[in-house]
Amino acid sequence: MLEAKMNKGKDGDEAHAGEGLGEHEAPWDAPLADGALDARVALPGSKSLTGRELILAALGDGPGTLRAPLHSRDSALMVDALRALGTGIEQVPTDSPFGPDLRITPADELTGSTTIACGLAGTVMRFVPPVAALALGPVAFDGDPYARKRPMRPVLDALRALGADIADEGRGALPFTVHGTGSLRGGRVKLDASLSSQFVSALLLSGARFDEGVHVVHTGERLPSLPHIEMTIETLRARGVDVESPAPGEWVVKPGPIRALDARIEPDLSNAAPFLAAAAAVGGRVTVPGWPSATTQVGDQLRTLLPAFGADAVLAADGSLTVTSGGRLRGVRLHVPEAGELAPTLVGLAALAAHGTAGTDGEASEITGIGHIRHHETDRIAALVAEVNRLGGDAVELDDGIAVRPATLHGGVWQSYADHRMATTGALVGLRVAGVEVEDIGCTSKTLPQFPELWGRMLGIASGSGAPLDGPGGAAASASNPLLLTLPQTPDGTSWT
Ligand SMILES: O=C(O)C1=C[C@@H](OP(=O)(O)O)[C@@H](O)[C@H](O)C1
Ligand SMILES: C=C(OP(=O)(O)O)C(=O)O
Repeated sequence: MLEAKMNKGKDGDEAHAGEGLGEHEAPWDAPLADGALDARVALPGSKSLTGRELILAALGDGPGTLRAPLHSRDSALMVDALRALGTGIEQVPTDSPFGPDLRITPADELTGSTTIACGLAGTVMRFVPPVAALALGPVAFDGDPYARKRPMRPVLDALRALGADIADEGRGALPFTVHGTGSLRGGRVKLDASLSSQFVSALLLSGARFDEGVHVVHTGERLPSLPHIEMTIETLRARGVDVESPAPGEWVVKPGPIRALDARIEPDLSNAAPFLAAAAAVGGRVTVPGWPSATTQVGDQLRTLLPAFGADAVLAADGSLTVTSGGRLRGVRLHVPEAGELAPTLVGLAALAAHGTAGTDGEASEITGIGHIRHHETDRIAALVAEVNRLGGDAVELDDGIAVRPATLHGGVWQSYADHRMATTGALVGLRVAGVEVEDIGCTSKTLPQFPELWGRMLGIASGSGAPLDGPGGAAASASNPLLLTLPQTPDGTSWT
């Protein structure tokens, strides 16, 4: 099972491009937009919320339900991981086009003596080891070839300092084995989270189940993706956990029960990014329904980030976010340490702004504060620069960001590096540049298996029933839309959950 879910690519930086799940498939022809957009695109649940609620439900004090969870490769890996540790997770059928709800029954005692496949999911490789420390017996973790390059040392060392026994042969990365003893002392621990906020979230999520709780002190100079830590705190508080931040970069979780809950998952606002950006790039309007009025999701910042490029964003009283634009993109100077997850989309828009849109000259952009995205699914700074330049662009790597100077783009094969957000950025660029082909569009299954279908329907060109995108409830809520009712297969042919 562990083997079956691994990507089969080679393990090397250069070889990383093209090693995704669909490495042997022909590249996907990115559709060119042939006019202003007018689309309504409903999206499935948030990856980050689904992952957190699964962990907290597994550690909860009774059975609970996740409504409208994400079903994707990352969420399936999280479900498999928690099941391997003894958690009961059952599907509850609904009429949602995005898949069933989940009923979670915590294990009486978490059990080890198992293996966990992390795929390329940061949330699985960081959030599950503290849970494994609470299980009885060894738990071996591994992942895709590139996952072995993603940093783990701060969270492994912190767990050791809190009492865990972890064997990683000094790698500070996958593969490693957590020798769980059924409990963890916990207490105060220093940790440098400048490479990923997930190190902090990992300890906070399980911290209430440690004997002494957990007190995390961040020691690095910068702390990226703060909204994701706020999300962790909010999901803990919703389950009655006592969590405080007594000072910036410091968090205390008191030991105690994690309350079982019926949790409803918000749509994934970061996955909304390429769709809303499409309206900015092409012109016209794209609406995403179900936008929460208050949220910790960083995707909510699209409401201010897309206007920087010249688009308008309006959140209506009915909870739908509409982005409209005349199709002219302005160059931007954005410093977005909180929003690294949105950076690929922003760089895609910057590349189109530099290409020149709506008959105007190209404009330069600089997007900074995102050095940590070198440690995401791939080195996103290097990958974005390489792919923009492959199409004739003029992008350069900065220490903590990317500058894009005016240059006319042309078609070519956009490499995805097994990175869902690289793939969706290639699709975005392809809306305005003829002849862009995206290698391994299938890697979008990491968080949005329906991406190609939803993208096609946004443009009014997908096969299927032809249900109107702006019909009641949006495309994804249309019962006559068979595309969206069928989740693609996982790499090993099992169901996503
Ligand atoms: O906690 C989470 O769910 C996430 C935190 C962020 O990670 P980094 O802090 O590594 O950027 C984000 O980019 C990632 O997509 C999801
Ligand atoms: C960085 C990301 O994912 P992960 O959870 O694997 O870190 C992402 O989805 O942009």
